[in-house]
Amino acid sequence: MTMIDSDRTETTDAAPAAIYRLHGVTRTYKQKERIVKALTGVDVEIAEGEFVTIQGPTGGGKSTLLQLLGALDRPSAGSVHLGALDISTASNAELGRVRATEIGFVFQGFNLIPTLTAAENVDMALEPLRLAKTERAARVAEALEHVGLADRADHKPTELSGGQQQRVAIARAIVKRPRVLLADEPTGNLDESMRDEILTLLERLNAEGLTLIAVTHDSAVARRASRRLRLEKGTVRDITR
Ligand SMILES: Nc1ncnc2c1ncn2[C@@H]1O[C@H](COP(=O)(O)OP(=O)(O)OP(=O)(O)O)[C@@H](O)[C@H]1O
Repeated sequence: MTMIDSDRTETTDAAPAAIYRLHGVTRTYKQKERIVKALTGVDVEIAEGEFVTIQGPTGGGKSTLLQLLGALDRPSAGSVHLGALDISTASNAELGRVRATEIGFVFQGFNLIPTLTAAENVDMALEPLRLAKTERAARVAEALEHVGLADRADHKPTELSGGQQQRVAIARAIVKRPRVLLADEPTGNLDESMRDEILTLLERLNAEGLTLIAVTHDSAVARRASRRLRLEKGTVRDITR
């Protein structure tokens, strides 16, 4: 079983297509009277199927970059292409559509709704897709099975371990069959054994073709990546060895 929709790959060439192309990306914020440059002239391409980590000191621009990749924000200058879509000029409706269909998000704090079961949490991500009820239920069951939690579908988050909660969050992210999974410190709240469990799952999804981009302070995560980027003072360096 695969959760990844490989039909969406844009070329049939042997070299993987770029999923993201960032050119001259600058993002400034206004802090009272001060202008803060969170990103300055970032040029980077990420190929379909890569596992990329983004490391760097606090305030270096990692969250800002992740928000641009996630179509949650637009750059102040430059372009951010996700496939054919330029996020810098796309309408709010287009950004909403791309977030709902093509981008899965995973966060450090899991961000599950405590009053809902695992299945209901996963189902939330399908809300915007307007699928038939039976298709929706099948997709939720498939996603939970894919992360090894078929037997926990009716459990609330408080009845699950941290690692299991993060697996529910990953099921919620992949149930829409996204092109890319963006993760913000996915192992940040987990002890070592749960961290390994989540890393193994993320690696498996990546091996199935899902592009994976993770902001992390955890060198164990970065060691598993195919490409490592470092963001410092708003500029990106490739530190893959
Ligand atoms: N909404 C905002 N308004 C004003 N300034 C912001 C905003 N978001 C980020 N910044 C500033 O932009 C810079 C980059 O912040 P960003 O959060 O992207 O860094 P980071 O690398 O993710 O840091 P951390 O590791 O602490 O999360 C910082 O100087 C920060 O203060």
